[in-house]
Amino acid sequence: MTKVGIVGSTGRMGAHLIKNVLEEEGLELAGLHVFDELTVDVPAEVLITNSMSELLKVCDVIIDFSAPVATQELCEEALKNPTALVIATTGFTAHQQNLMTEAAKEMPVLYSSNMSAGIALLKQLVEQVSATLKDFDIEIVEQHHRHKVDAPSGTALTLGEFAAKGRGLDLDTVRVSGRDGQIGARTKDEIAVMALRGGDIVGRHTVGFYNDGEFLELNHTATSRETFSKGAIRAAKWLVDQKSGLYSINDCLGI
Ligand SMILES: NC(=O)C1=CN([C@@H]2O[C@H](COP(=O)(O)OP(=O)(O)OC[C@H]3O[C@@H](n4cnc5c(N)ncnc54)[C@H](OP(=O)(O)O)[C@@H]3O)[C@@H](O)[C@H]2O)C=CC1
Ligand SMILES: O=C(O)C1=N[C@H](C(=O)O)C[C@H](O)C1
Repeated sequence: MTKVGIVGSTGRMGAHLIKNVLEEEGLELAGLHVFDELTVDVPAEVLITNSMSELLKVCDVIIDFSAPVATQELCEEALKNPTALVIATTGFTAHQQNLMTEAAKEMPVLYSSNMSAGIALLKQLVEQVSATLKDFDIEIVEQHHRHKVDAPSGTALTLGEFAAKGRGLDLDTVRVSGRDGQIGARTKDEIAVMALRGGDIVGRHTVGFYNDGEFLELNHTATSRETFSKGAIRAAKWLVDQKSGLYSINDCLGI
């Protein structure tokens, strides 16, 4: 049995993960990191703790859907007690991202801003289309529920990175995050990444390629959070058998 710990267990994703881990064959729910208070029932033997180090002691793999500061603490503590980490949180600073890279030198770490199989494939398609339709303008729009705190979504930024990569560009230098007022005409290389928020939208990403006379839009819509929790569980089962390194969901899916 693989012992699983969850960071962010009281969140929207945490609720699905607890249920899905308890249902999954070959996995044992060993511990939950709880920042405040747990409101769902779990078996008595599950460790419930606000200490990352205590959680790490009882787990073979940790799945993290939380907040950047919590993931930072997780990586810092995991460097003292290396454990496989599946990281799904988004909205990291450069420092927090570097910390994840450092952790991956000591343990297997799988980081993906989106745990769905559809987005794993879409990243590759976006890079291919970007490289092939070189004259087309690229624009990215994401839509999420009203509670999401980071923008644009981690997935939209990842898709932007793949789009930029297809053209040999760096997203940080070509990204536009808003347009308002007399801003002038669109420049050739810019890639806008725009965020819309409302209602209960689980996650919707559209990468558009626009030219004179035609346009192509690639869209992915997640209709259930179980897509992400089950994707993360598949990743955890795969990751426990890997050596130290930084992996993505594409490595786990073999695509
Ligand atoms: N990669 C993917 O496929 C996906 C990634 N995500 C990402 O996962 C993250 C969580 O999403 P979601 O569940 O909707 O968010 P929620 O806000 O519902 O949950 C966040 C969780 O993190 C906990 N938390 C917040 N701050 C801290 C802290 N300082 N220390 C410890 N725990 C903390 C919260 O605890 P408390 O309740 O006590 O505040 C809560 O359990 C987001 O970054 C989101 O973008 C979401 C879906 C898919
Ligand atoms: O916060 C969410 O809900 C989601 N976050 C991820 C992101 O920021 O890309 C993935 C998914 O779209 C849902």
